[in-house]
Amino acid sequence: MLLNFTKMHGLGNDFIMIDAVSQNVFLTKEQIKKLADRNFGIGFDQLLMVEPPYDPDLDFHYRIFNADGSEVEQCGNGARCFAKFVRYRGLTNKTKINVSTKSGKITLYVEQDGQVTVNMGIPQLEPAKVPFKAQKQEATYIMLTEQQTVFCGVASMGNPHAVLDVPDVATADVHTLGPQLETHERFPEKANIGFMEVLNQHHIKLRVWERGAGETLACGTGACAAVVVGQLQKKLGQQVRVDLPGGSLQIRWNGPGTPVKMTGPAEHVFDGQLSL
Ligand SMILES: N[C@H](CCC[C@H](N)C(=O)O)C(=O)O
Repeated sequence: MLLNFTKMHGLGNDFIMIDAVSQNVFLTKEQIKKLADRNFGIGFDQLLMVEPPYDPDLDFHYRIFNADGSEVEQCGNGARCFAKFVRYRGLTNKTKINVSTKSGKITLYVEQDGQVTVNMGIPQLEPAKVPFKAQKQEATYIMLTEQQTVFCGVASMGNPHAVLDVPDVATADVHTLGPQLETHERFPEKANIGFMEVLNQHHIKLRVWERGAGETLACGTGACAAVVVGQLQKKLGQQVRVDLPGGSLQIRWNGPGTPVKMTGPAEHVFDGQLSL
């Protein structure tokens, strides 16, 4: 069976996009993991499967799978690539697209300049809804070992995030602390771990160790979660430029109970065919 796919990226966070509207597709977790492999497969951080809508008010549904084959609730860079992909494939000519994912409904806007703005919905701030097993309400922290206590903020953008403040992202211990916190028992669904350097109230640098994918060049939901946590810590304003290793996103949030808006690019790389 031949399967058409498209390789895309959002600031270097790279995806395989699969049109499961005009193709009949079923991939096992093992097949996804193999396709994700950058030596034995195509290579990607996440695979997005675009399906017909579950709800007549929506245009599409899409499913998100990490490189480890796990299916997840939301993907910010993937959302922008989704919007460009469905227009590129001729599945729609809309510039305002309503879609559902495992975490719910979001609305995307393809701008004149080719960038995409996504209404990422209202972040969940209650630890139990992230989910995170908080031990004390006044401080969200995680005891890693007897010697080391790591302090962080937590938020859900549909998917779970922890955000640590660091003095310098370049020297942050992303590849040690990232996997330790990703799989820490206090995160029953695991978590994406952001390392945030606040430059000023409208500008941060961020690196993200992603659940199920490791450190990526950019993480859209991670950028949203970092701005949310930074605002709650009174360190950030309502409009923030987030510089990730792969490039910059514009994030806007007006505070608890309001949605997070994200604007950034989404690029087509190549089309391919898979024989399964
Ligand atoms: N690794 C994430 C999914 C992809 C998120 C990221 N690529 C983004 O742009 O938001 C998770 O397991 O929740």
